[in-house]
Amino acid sequence: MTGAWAAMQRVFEERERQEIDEGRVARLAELAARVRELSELVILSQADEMEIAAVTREIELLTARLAAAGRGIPPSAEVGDGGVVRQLGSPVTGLLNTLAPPIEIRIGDDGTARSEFTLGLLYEGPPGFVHGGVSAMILDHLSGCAASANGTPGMTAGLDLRYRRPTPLGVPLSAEAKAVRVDGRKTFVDSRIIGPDGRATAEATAVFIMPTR
Ligand SMILES: CCCCCCCCCCCC(=O)SCCNC(=O)CCNC(=O)[C@H](O)C(C)(C)COP(=O)(O)OP(=O)(O)OC[C@H]1O[C@@H](n2cnc3c(N)ncnc32)[C@H](O)[C@@H]1OP(=O)(O)O
Repeated sequence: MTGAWAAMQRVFEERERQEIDEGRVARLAELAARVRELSELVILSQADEMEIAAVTREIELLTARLAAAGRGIPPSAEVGDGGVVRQLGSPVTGLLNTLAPPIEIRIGDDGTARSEFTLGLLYEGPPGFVHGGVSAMILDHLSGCAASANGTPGMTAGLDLRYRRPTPLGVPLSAEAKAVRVDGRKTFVDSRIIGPDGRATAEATAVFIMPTR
């Protein structure tokens, strides 16, 4: 793994040299939100084949319009208050990533990373419930933020997850993660997703390891 940390640092530094224009980010976030709605309708729409073909052509034209302006590098990953990385392209928290729910994370005074969110149909696994991989992704990321907030960031070396009961779609959920132990380069983080009835639907212990430089 030697060299991976240095490579990541180089990418961080390159991206952090970009100026973030908040007005432009807000417009792009709005675009991403509309594309998320579109994505859900691709699954749900009752449109007939002709209408689907017509809409597809329009989307092609819109994509070509954005592509004409050229491609840059992904928007900056700057570290915000309490160690939360503001990664605009993240698949979990990225406001500009149309695959992301997206989830907003904040760090409490005691170092607990917390979030409240509702997951829609795009994240379905068993009918009516959240896909287990999506729950794992959220707990992995939230735990990573808790490790970072603890001052001991690292890469996920392990994620031991128990699905206690199905996690429902379309209702408010919350999640929390807290670093509970540090052993050399290893940081252990406990986390859980909590359903609307206050009971945990998924619980995990993750190990984060700072790569050797
Ligand atoms: C600013 C950023 C903010 C980030 C905040 C944003 C949040 C992002 C969260 C997302 C995080 C991700 O998804 S990260 C992406 C997914 N993860 C990865 O791709 C990681 C891929 N794996 C690796 O790069 C590597 O395996 C590492 C860096 C994890 C570890 O490699 P290494 O440095 O060579 O360390 P290694 O010798 O293997 O292990 C060190 C010690 O830990 C122990 N160990 C190894 N794995 C485990 C384990 N699962 N559970 C217990 N202990 C373990 C070993 O036995 C050893 O013990 P001893 O001999 O010392 O006793």
